[in-house]
Amino acid sequence: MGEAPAFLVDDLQNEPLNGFELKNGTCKTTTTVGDKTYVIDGADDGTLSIEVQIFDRSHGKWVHPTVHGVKPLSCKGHSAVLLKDRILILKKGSKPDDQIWFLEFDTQYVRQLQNNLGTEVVVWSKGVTGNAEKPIVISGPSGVGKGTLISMLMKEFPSMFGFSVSHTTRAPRNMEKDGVHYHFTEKSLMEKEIKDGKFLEFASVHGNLYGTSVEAVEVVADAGKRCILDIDVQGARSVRASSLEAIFIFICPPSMEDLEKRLRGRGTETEEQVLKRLRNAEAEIEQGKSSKIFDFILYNDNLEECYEKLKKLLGLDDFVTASPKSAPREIILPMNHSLSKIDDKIIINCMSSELEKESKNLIMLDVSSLKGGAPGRTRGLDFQAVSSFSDGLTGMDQFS
Ligand SMILES: Nc1ncnc2c1ncn2[C@@H]1O[C@H](COP(=O)(O)OP(=O)(O)OP(=O)(O)O)[C@@H](O)[C@H]1O
Ligand SMILES: Nc1nc2c(ncn2[C@@H]2O[C@H](COP(=O)(O)O)[C@@H](O)[C@H]2O)c(=O)[nH]1
Repeated sequence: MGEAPAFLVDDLQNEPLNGFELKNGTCKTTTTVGDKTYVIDGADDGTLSIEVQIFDRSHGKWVHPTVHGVKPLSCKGHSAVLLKDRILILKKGSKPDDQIWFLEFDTQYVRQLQNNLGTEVVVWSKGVTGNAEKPIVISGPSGVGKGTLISMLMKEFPSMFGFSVSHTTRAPRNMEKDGVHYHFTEKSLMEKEIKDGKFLEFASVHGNLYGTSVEAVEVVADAGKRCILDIDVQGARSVRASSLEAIFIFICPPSMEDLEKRLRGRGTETEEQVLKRLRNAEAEIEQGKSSKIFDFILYNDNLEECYEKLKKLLGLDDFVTASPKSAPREIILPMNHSLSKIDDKIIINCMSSELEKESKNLIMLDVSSLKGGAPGRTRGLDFQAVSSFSDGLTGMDQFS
């Protein structure tokens, strides 16, 4: 997005109305919060994604924010509504799973990034209807059996869980496949991608770089599955500090001797690596047990018993069949709509066509139960449709 033209700056100095598409055919909306006006440019003019600039009205200056999260693709137009700490973007003429986005500018996650980076930060997240189950973060020392437990879970409930495929700079083991067990990558490339904001978390573990990309979590959510992350304690701490709401489980070995036996028994590490992993394990176990990161600690002594406990805490112990949940009904927002906001309800006034202005449909978007999901997802949207406004309010349809 290039520098904005002078007429736009004049408009912005005069405190533009929130959420309105500017009348110069540029697909830009402006949303003002205090001294800052967020100019969101969705133009479908060759730029691939919706871009953001901030106009600082107190200094009369443009600010180019650091943008995290996957950006929404550009579209034929959009509407913007200011919520407390984020801007709701409704893309016009987009597919149902691509029409609701949030630009976070003052969430806890954004403030944390701003502190770390010392720059203005905004974060994109995609709006998801309903209350999808929280992702599961599983941590524990190397060799404790995290991967074994996760494999058991995914084998028994294939349609329910999806694995977050991490990036790593370590070399693949014999049976490991790129893109399945890990995305094997190079240090310089991964460092660049971390700088570009592609990672939800990353850490140096046992001498190599590991990280969870935003995309790795999104792919699982897009498939309608509950995401499982197998990450070390540092990674779990970063995810805990982000606004991705997850369940955190720490897997503990019965003893250091058992851990050593398992690690050696697996036969995948050199002697030097085994010793390094065992040294690191002591600190990890101490942190896992004492820190406030984890919601549950499970001892993996007998594998079957530990697996049953894991299923129990995930509410799967008396699960008969892993039937997929019914998918939310889809709503397509028409190109031609107007918006109003009453408390936590966004009223989308849809006009089916220019000729049928009188037969309006109302869609109500309830944002009262938005849950953290950044970067990547903001869950908890709830749609209600009123089928025919012209006929009076004829009953509500739930769409979440
Ligand atoms: N309860 C158990 N009792 C005995 N052996 C076990 C138990 N759980 C797992 N194992 C074995 O321990 C070895 C290590 O398990 P696994 O690879 O799942 O560990 P991990 O925690 O995923 O390790 P890493 O963090 O290095 O990926 C495997 O050979 C596995 O079969
Ligand atoms: N912080 C992160 N830690 C990760 C990630 N993926 C894996 N891991 C952890 O690394 C160690 C070693 O794994 P290994 O496959 O080399 O044995 C283990 O504790 C994993 O949990 C990640 O994306 N981020």
